Amino acid sequence: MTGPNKTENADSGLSVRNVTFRYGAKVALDNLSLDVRAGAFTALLGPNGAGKSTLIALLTRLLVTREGRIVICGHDLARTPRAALTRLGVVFQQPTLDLNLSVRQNLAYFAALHGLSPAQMAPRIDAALDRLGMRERADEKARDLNGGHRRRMELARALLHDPKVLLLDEPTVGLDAAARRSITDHVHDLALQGLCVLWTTHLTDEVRDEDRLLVLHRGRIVAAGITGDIRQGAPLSDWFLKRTGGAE
Ligand SMILES: Nc1ncnc2c1ncn2[C@@H]1O[C@H](COP(=O)(O)OP(=O)(O)OP(=O)(O)O)[C@@H](O)[C@H]1O
Repeated sequence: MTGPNKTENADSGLSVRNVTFRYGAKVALDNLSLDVRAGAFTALLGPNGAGKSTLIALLTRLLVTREGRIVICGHDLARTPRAALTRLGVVFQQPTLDLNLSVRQNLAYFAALHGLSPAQMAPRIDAALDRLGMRERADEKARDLNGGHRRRMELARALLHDPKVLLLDEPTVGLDAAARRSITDHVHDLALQGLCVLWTTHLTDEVRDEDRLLVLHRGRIVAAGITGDIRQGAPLSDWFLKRTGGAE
């Protein structure tokens, strides 16, 4: 699925080619190539320090590099950043909500940033809240929501502008088991509905056998394919520990 030379998903997914990124002398991503398809849940699994957040930062242009190429839905991120970035929805590792605003106000603020008028945003906000089972919480302040509902709200917000590619950087950090399960299920459903999903994690229990799996270790992809095929009958956690040593 993720052979570095395949370009079949160029217009609907995400393609990374030969990307290298350094923090000073430290190489965080080393000639990285990968593809993420539409209609699939792709897990980017890597231990702490593997380079997951660095990749998300490059995909969202928080960081830039001259080495390599990133294409989002057929748009080159370096040459046509605006066209590329409007197709992205992002849930960052650190929560970015205004806790003093209601759920609906948080979403409206973000919709306005995307240029939606009040008339356009109202139905989209309702649809996004419905999709995440959050409609009845719309007028509560973000501060009063538990961690799981705050994350759901961030997910609803990331979907407001109808992105084609959804990036989630370790989105379950700090959540209890039930909330983790719920958000993982929701995002799998979104992939089934046609979205291109890239989910980064270091937790093997968030990855399902039918998911596409990219294993990142020390800035390189060390395995890529369907999870069930990769683990070959062994528990994924055992396979992963053996392959990566469980640490950087
Ligand atoms: N600002 C920085 N300056 C120097 N080195 C950095 C910086 N940020 C990250 N690194 C290093 O780059 C490598 C990749 O880090 P990155 O945060 O992308 O990994 P990660 O897979 O997201 O890890 P985690 O799961 O801990 O968030 C690590 O070796 C890290 O120590």
